Amino acid sequence: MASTVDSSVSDLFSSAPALLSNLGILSPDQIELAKILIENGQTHLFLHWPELGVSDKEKLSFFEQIARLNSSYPGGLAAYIKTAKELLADSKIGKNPYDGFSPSVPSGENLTFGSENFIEMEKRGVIEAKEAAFVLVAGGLGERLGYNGIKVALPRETTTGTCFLQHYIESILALQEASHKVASEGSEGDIPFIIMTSDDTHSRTQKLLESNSYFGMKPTQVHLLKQEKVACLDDNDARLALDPNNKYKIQTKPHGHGDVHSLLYSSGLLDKWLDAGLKWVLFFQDTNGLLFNAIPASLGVSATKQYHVNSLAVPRKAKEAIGGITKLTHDDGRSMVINVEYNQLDPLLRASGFPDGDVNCETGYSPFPGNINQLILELGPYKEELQKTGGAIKEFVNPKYKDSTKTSFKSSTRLECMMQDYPKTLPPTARVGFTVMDIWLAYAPVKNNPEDSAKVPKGNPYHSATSGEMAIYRANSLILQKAGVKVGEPVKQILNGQEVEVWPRITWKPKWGMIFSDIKTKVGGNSEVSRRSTMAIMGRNVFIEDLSLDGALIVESIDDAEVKLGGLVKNKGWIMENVDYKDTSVPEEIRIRGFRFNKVEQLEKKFTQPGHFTLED
Ligand SMILES: O=c1ccn([C@@H]2O[C@H](COP(=O)(O)OP(=O)(O)O[C@H]3OC[C@@H](O)[C@H](O)[C@H]3O)[C@@H](O)[C@H]2O)c(=O)[nH]1
Ligand SMILES: [Mg+2]
Repeated sequence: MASTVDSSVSDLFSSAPALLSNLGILSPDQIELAKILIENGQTHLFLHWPELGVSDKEKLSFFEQIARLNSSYPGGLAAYIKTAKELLADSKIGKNPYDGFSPSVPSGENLTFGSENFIEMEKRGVIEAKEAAFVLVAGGLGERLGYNGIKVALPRETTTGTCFLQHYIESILALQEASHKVASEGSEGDIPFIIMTSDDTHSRTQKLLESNSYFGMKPTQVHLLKQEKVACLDDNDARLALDPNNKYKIQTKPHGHGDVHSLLYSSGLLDKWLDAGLKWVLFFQDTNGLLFNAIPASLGVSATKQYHVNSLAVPRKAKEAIGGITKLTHDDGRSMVINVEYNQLDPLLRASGFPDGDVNCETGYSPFPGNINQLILELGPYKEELQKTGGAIKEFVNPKYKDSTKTSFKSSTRLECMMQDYPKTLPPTARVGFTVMDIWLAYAPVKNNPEDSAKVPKGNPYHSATSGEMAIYRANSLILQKAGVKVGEPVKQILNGQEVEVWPRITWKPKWGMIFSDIKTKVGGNSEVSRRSTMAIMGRNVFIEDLSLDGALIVESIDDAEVKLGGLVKNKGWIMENVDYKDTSVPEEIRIRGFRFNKVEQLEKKFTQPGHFTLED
């Protein structure tokens, strides 16, 4: 066999005789891949290979995987292994990734819900929205939550049961419509919606969309981009890890949400969007049910301040698992405003003159605003930057060492990257800013399982399915309150071991009210909603006027029906019953919340004909 291969190749492969003896089954492309592996210290992958004719199919499928790993990484496997060696060496000597930089608290835009500035920014944001594209990163497994399905299929709240994905789509559609309405002329384009998936989430995301007619979006408006996993590493020499169950397979793990940039770049979508006159790309994560409360105003801030990068932030509790937005100033004078991830903030602070590390200041919060990973990028400069980098994002490695010699790992590791690290390569002229909003308005992710949530230090947010749903009722209650409705005060309750505020269960469709000034036009007279009430508004032209609600009211209407909700509505309502998360007789998506509704009695109205209606109709 070896005689058909030129001598430089047989020299190169002399360290891997088992490979050499199998060259006959490999195509020229596969031999090239084999060269890359051998040149980059991966001889061990072939040590166990049997002679030609034995397990040949497995050997070929091994190279199919190698080809995929090589083509899905910018610069290929050689680049991956080279970077891995460098980062692992840095990690071994404990090199501080922020060496030479001193952290300080940056200043950004602060928005208070309902203020004049907030209302102006929201209106501006609606105007800009028709030039926006939305990108949802949803490739993560959600290991901390431990839910069996995909996270975007979870109900955002269980009063209507609307899942996160449906809510996101309906919010984008509502913004699109509102934006077209205020547009002076032309520009009736659809807002593109991109979802980054992975092998863990792709088919289930696709199925969720297809079986629900894309929740009202045009299928052509939605694009799924699947990220590939990257090779795992067994040791400090960046030797690729073989799958413990299949020695013809490299073990792989997710590379992180930073992949979204290279995927967008290589998809060709950015050019298409530029040609279509788009200006903004908005990135967001899988389970923040409050996010769209913050989108219009922050987009308004991006436009007014002409930010190339605008990150959304909320006040952060010390040690909370959200990154801190930090100003980093280098000894040589350069500086940047960037997210420092939650596991790195404390060591960075301790190493640079803050001996107490990540602690709250006199406000009761960390002085560093908390990153909610909602990024608004200006498309033009974004595209230019990606053209230089190919979409590659600065990576990191986080091996768990067996002992202090740092010579071996507890389990294989891999390189990772984060989407919020995008600004790290930007020139100093780039306009990078951030916008801080109220937590109650903007951030309530569902990330933690009930058991871990119950252990969260008192006063820190739970980030659980329970707190995520309660936050929606609280936000909607507060918004209606600020619009003039008398809303019953919340009660404290313990659900799945977490103390939460339970507000009236108020929820509405995005098209009912995207921005505060719209919502105010839908609310009039003297209205009140008692603390034990449930109210779901599923229609556009529904007006709350002199309503007194004590019980449950569910209203659904078509756009051409104008419905007035008024008068006294009193019934037994929906009662919240405790459910234990360990009670497997209850569906998982319910029991992780710690409660379910006993729908005892409600007034339920559906208006399916055009016209003017009241609750008596
Ligand atoms: O490989 C991946 C990993 C994650 N993701 C997605 O990225 C999003 C965030 O993932 P995680 O929930 O694991 O992120 P984390 O909670 O660890 O931190 C993230 O959110 C909170 C912020 O303060 C942090 O700065 C940010 O990194 C999810 O929507 C997830 O689906 C991917 O799309 N691909
Ligand atoms: Mg994570």
